[in-house]
Amino acid sequence: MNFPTEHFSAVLNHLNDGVFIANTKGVALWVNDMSTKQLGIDRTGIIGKTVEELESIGLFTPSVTKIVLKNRETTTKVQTSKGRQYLATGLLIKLENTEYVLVHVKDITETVKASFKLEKTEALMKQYWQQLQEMKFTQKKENDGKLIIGKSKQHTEMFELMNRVASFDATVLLNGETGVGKSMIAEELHKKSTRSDKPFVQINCSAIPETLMESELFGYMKGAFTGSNSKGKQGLVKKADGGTLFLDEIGELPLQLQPKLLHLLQNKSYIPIGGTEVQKADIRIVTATNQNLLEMVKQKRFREDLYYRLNVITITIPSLKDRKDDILPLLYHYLGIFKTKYTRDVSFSKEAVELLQDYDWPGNIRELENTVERLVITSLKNVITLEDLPDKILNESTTAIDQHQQENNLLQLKNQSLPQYMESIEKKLIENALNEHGTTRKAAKSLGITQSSISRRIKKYHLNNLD
Ligand SMILES: Nc1ncnc2c1ncn2[C@@H]1O[C@H](COP(=O)(O)OP(=O)(O)OP(=O)(O)O)[C@@H](O)[C@H]1O
Repeated sequence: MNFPTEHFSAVLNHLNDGVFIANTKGVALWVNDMSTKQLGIDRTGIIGKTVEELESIGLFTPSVTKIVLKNRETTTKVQTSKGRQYLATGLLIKLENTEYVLVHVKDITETVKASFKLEKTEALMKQYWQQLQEMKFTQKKENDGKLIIGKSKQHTEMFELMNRVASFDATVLLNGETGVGKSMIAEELHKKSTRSDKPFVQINCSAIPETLMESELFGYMKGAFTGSNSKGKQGLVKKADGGTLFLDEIGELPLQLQPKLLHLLQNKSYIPIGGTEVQKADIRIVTATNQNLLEMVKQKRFREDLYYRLNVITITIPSLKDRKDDILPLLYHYLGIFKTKYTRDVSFSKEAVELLQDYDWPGNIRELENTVERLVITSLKNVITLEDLPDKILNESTTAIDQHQQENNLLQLKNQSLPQYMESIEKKLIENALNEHGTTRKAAKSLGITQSSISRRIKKYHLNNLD
């Protein structure tokens, strides 16, 4: 039983892929139905045309037939035609001593789209994962109780530097006014370092009497001196082993102790008081100061060699007055904390916020934090208004309070009768114009009234006649 030859073309017309047959001169001889659909043109526009002609009218590019004829080998190319993409495979076939080029064209537009979609989905998943990590990290910080707030350029730059140096074991010196967050950043440096699972030990050099400082830092052996603990005492250097030792207010470290700290930094070792054996110390040292250490070096109040050892990396934490953009987020951050702590439902009035933003905060974030705490506790109503603010903030303010006073003045005027109110406005306008222009003629002109008219009013309101 034979399959009728004439049925072959009908079968090829049922294919979902295009079939394109050309002779060795590149002239199109036969195409199936799908090929006409793919090219968007009927057979009469294809048959008898060379592939160059078809290519030149933009039916496809590049022509696989041309490449097959040139290289005489099977070739596969991605073609584009009418905004869709095709995978075209061309090959030479020989039938009864005549060569033809047969091109099989598969529409891959949807496959490509799907793979793009997959790529996009993968990118999105990556993005979501990162967001999730960030959220987890924020959550962790919140659980730790302290969130580092700041969105200003100055804060961000400082924070980025801190992130960059955190993983290096270098000594870091934190510089900044009191209350800017030096201790907070020191702890963050530790949390982001490779030592994070080891202790973070902090000591404020100004808070410990000079005589006790050495034993606090380095500890002592039993019986080291009269009155000492009979078992001896472990120093903070030992307690910080493997972790970070943060020396706050390093400028206050007694001069006679500075060589011992220098030795510790250089040799990673020390000898406790009354001891004979050298102890190893695997610690990273972070220090902080609000003093000008270089100036102290010049005045011989701080050792120069120690200064350079401590100052390998300096991170300067900007004062709040130099990063005003952080005030608002900090205000609301601490408002939220103290509202919860004292179970008080209070908010800031617009004027109070303006004034708080205007203020210079010499005590920086510590002062802001304390101020918000006091306001939450002491405000009589649910809204913190100008009246609630401390005098030093009210006195320093410029813009917001002036505006508030103007509003108050207006309110006072509103308690007068209409003629009285109009007269006081008239008087004020004339006064301003006289002050600004210096002569009644010019003042009258600026107000759009005659000179005799302004003179009459000057007399009426007992104003100083400048002429
Ligand atoms: N960026 C910040 N976001 C939120 N709170 C902050 C920030 N910086 C500092 N604080 C808070 O301000 C207070 C003072 O910070 P910190 O003690 O770290 O300042 P300091 O510079 O070490 O001060 P000092 O020089 O007096 O030792 C702390 O309660 C701290 O939690």
